[in-house]
Amino acid sequence: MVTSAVRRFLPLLDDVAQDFCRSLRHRVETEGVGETGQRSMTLDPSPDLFRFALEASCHVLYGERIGLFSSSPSEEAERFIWAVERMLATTPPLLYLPPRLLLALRAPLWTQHATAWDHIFSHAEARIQRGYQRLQTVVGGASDGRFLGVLGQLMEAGQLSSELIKANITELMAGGVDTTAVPLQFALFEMARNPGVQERVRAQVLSSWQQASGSPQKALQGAPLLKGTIKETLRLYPVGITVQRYPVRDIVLQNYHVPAGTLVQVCLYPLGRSPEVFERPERFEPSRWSLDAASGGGFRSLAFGFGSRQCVGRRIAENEMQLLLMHHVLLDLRNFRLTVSSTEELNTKYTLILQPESPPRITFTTRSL
Ligand code: HEM
Repeated sequence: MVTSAVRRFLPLLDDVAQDFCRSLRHRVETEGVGETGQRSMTLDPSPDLFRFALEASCHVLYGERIGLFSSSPSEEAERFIWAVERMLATTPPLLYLPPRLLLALRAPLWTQHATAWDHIFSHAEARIQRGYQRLQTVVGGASDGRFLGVLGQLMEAGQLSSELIKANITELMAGGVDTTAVPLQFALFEMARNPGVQERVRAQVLSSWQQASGSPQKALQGAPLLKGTIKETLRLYPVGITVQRYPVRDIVLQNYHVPAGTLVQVCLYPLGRSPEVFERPERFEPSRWSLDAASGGGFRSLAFGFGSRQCVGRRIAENEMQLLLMHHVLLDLRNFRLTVSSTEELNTKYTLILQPESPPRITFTTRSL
């Protein structure tokens, strides 16, 4: 995804990140314990992060907010969140069972999965119809430079049929929710158990923000430790634990002859934790990536894959996660300090994506600067 595209969708992500932080701060201030100005609340942030990722994806893809942070989201928004949750929860077991058998048995798992997808597709369909109407209402049928979301952009370009647009948008929607929500859990946990890192990142973000004249893009550019935090999180907790390829011709890899068509997997989890590749791999150290960039870096960061098949949502995901951390943890006059009661390693499990065995509970404390 090119820089001009990032510039266009960044404000949409920024809106959602700011709203999310406002709503969490309000919750900590009203439901938390402690004195005014230093209220704190301990919670499992995973359901909130899931809603954040869904709201952010919808805003970038459809150019519309769906209102998931409201205290009373619309019935449509609730049904949509149910459908996305069900679709994600029913996918892993279905990967190991033959679809024809499930279909013949009318297995409840299959029915739920299909119902969830039907709902997600009709949600996309409704947005596409609205998108066409919106495009017709703007001058001459063109958006006049305004960004109407990825959907609006695809419709405006007029190169794909509406069926293909629906399929692509829905694929992006499905691929972009828990893939960002879960690393955010890990990132908050690592920041919380590494207060020194948290302070260093915070100091850099504050100074970058002061020079950015309110531009989120400039603020991110001036705070490489934020990007380092995301890279470091994905080094230790890669969402997909392998990247796979089938070579189209015979190749030799480290003296092994690999015939064309053989499944070759790069195992990201052991790669990220190997002392042969990363110095002191057990340490959560975002600054290691600044040094890495200076030395060329090579293929050490492969969480989004590589080449022409690398993750198409990479720039959305990276910016979405950085903006959340920037607003959530680091900015605002009364920002949050994050802590955890135990600094023990998190156990993880792999079900389609790598996630914590049980989500970490994090203490959010508001503080004055
Ligand atoms: C931290 C977040 C994410 C990670 C770590 C991640 C990781 C990956 C990886 C490893 C691949 C395979 C790449 C390869 O084989 O070289 C992939 C593909 C893909 N991702 Fe992501 N992803 C993330 C977020 C997203 C988001 C936000 C979206 C949508 C907006 C998305 C949509 C896709 C799609 C559609 C593909 C298939 C691309 C293709 O086959 O050409 N991903 N992702």
